[in-house]
Amino acid sequence: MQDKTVLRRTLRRARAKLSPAYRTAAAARLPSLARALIGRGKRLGAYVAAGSELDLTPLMNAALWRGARVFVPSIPRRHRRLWFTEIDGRGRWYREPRYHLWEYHGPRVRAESLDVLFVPLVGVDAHGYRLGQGGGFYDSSLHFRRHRRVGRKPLIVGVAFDCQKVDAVPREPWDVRLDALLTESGLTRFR
Ligand SMILES: Nc1nc2c(c(=O)[nH]1)N(C=O)[C@@H](CNc1ccc(C(=O)N[C@@H](CCC(=O)O)C(=O)O)cc1)CN2
Ligand SMILES: Nc1ncnc2c1ncn2[C@@H]1O[C@H](COP(=O)(O)OP(=O)(O)OP(=O)(O)O)[C@@H](O)[C@H]1O
Repeated sequence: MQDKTVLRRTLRRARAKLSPAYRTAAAARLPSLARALIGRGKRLGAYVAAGSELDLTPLMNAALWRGARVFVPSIPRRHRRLWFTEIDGRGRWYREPRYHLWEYHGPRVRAESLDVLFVPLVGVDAHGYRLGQGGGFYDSSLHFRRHRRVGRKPLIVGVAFDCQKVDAVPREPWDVRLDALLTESGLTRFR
């Protein structure tokens, strides 16, 4: 547990050191790198970046422009399974009181009904293990994917800067592996 706290701090610091110009350029590259995943009719789970996280706004814009449907997470009142709300212009934005993240109010679905889920992370290793912010929200929301079957939705795609890659992330019994990783240098599949 101590490991994880130290690793989170180190990686958050590295991420926070990236210049504004670097972050903007990185975010702008994501739509073309993820092009194959964001086509018309796709149901995409994204996130509203906070702090030094990689900004998904350009990716969400490109996806909406191409006719995909974009959903953002909202933290449940109880337990840890996230809801996902479609940004459809009929709802409204608000700040979630606990973590001050932006969320969208409207009809919501679970991760199971998405085609692709872009997941924020603090650290990631070469096997697709992910270190999150410690809330356990994504692991709980994706628990149904623990016993992976090929072709089972959604495709779980971690999103991070290259500087968030590490040799090994501490593994927990409840960890759900990523299917792919999207960084400013490309989209890679884990096997
Ligand atoms: N942009 C974004 N939205 C997201 C997430 C995320 O990581 N990024 N989440 C992903 O789950 C969920 C929110 N989860 C969160 C979990 C913890 C903290 C947090 O601030 N934690 C404390 C203590 C963490 C620790 O003990 O290390 C902190 O950072 O000070 C914030 C959000 C849903 N929405
Ligand atoms: N499937 C699950 N069922 C019950 N508890 C869970 C589950 N997944 C995670 N948790 C709980 O969540 C807590 C945080 O887990 P962990 O440190 O792995 O989070 P994380 O992966 O960093 O966060 P997140 O998934 O929100 O990005 C753990 O203490 C664990 O008890």
